[in-house]
Amino acid sequence: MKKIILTGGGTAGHVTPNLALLPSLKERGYEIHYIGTYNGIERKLVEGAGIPYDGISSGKLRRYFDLKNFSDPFRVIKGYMEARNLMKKYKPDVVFSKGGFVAVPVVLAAKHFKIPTIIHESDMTPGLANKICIPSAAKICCNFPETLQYLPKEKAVLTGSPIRRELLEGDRLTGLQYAGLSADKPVILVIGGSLGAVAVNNAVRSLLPRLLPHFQIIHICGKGHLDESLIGQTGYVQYEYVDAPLRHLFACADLMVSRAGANSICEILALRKPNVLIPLSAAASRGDQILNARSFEKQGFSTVLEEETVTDDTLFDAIDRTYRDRQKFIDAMSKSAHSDAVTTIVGLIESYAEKSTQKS
Ligand SMILES: CC(=O)N[C@H]1[C@@H](OP(=O)(O)OP(=O)(O)OC[C@H]2O[C@@H](n3ccc(=O)[nH]c3=O)[C@H](O)[C@@H]2O)O[C@H](CO)[C@@H](O)[C@@H]1O
Repeated sequence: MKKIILTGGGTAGHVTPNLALLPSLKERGYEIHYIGTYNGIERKLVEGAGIPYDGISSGKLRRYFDLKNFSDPFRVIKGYMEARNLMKKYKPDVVFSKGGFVAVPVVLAAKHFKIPTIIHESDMTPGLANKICIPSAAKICCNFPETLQYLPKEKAVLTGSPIRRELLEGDRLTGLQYAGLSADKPVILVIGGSLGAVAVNNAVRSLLPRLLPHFQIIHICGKGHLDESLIGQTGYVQYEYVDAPLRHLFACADLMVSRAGANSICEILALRKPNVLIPLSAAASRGDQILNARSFEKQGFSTVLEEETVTDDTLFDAIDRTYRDRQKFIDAMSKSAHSDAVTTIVGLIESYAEKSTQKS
C-alpha cells in the first residue's frame, strides 16, 4: 500500500488544501497520515476529517525581535527529532507539505531519509517556511503564474490551489435554514480569513444600520471575535469558524466581503461569487494579499478596498456598486479557466510514490 504524510498548519489556509486532496488520495488507496502541531487549528480540522494525526513541537521563525526567538529554536529542533521518529515509524513513500512553520521540521526530516517531498505555495511570493523547504523539495507547486519566477525552474509546477470538492456542492436553502435567514433579501457572506480580521469585523459591524435594510449578513468573524451585543439582531448572524456547513453558506451568498487570502479568493472565483476584497495590509504582512487582490481586480473578478481606505462610506459604496454590477463580475469569473489542481497535484504525488514503491 502506498503511504503519504501530509503536513501544514498554523492557519486554515495551510490545511484546507490538504483536506481537498483527501478524497482523491483515498480513491487511489493511499494510507494517509498527517503531522501538525500539538494544538494548532490543523489538529481539529484533520481529526474531523478522520485522518490519523501526530502532533510535533513547533516554533515560529521570525524575521523580527521577540523574546521567543530564544526558546523557539529549541522547539523547532525538538519538532525535527519528533518528525524523524515519525518518518521511521511510518516510512512514507512521499510527503506533501502545504507550508506553515510546522512543515519545516517535517520536510527536513523527510529529506534526511531521502523521502521525496512535494511542497505547495499558495501566495504570489514564497513565505519564509517554504523558502527554507525549497532546497529539500523534489517539486514545488504554485498557485499563481507570477510565482514561477521565484522558484527553481526544474522544480516548479503551476498547479493552482486544491479546492475542497464539497464546497462546490452547497445548497442555498440549507444555507439559509442553517443561518436562520429568509429567502426574500440578498445575503452577504463576510469572511475575514480563517482567523478572522478585526478591521473587517469592525467595518462591517459599524455599517450594519445601513446594510440591514437591504441585505442579510452572515459574518464569519474568527475565534474569540463574536460580538455578544449583536446576538439576536434580525438579519445578522455571526460564527467564529464554520467547517462542513460552509458550503451551504457559500451557496446562499449573493455577495462576499472577504480578506484576500490565496485559498479564500480561489474558492470565491471557483464559486463565481461577486466580491469586495479587503486585503491584509502591507504593514501587517509581506503584502501578498494586496498582490492577490490587485490581480483579481485587474481580471475583473473583484472590487478591492485597501484596509487604510475603509470607512463606512467607502465600504457601503463598494458593496452597493458590486451588488448592482454583480452580473458583470459573474461573467468575468465565468470566463476564467478552472484549473483542476487536485488532479495535477495527485498526479505528481503518484509519480513519486510509484518510483518509491519500485525501489523497495
Ligand atoms: C493572516 C494571514 O497570515 N493570512 C494568510 C493565511 O490566510 P488564511 O489562513 O486566512 O488563508 P486563506 O484565506 O488562504 O484560506 C482560508 C481557508 O479557510 C477556510 N475557512 C475559513 C473560515 C471558515 O469559517 N471556514 C473555513 O473553512 C476557507 O474556506 C479557506 O479554505 O494563509 C493564506 C495562504 O497562505 C495567505 O494568503 C494569507 O495571507
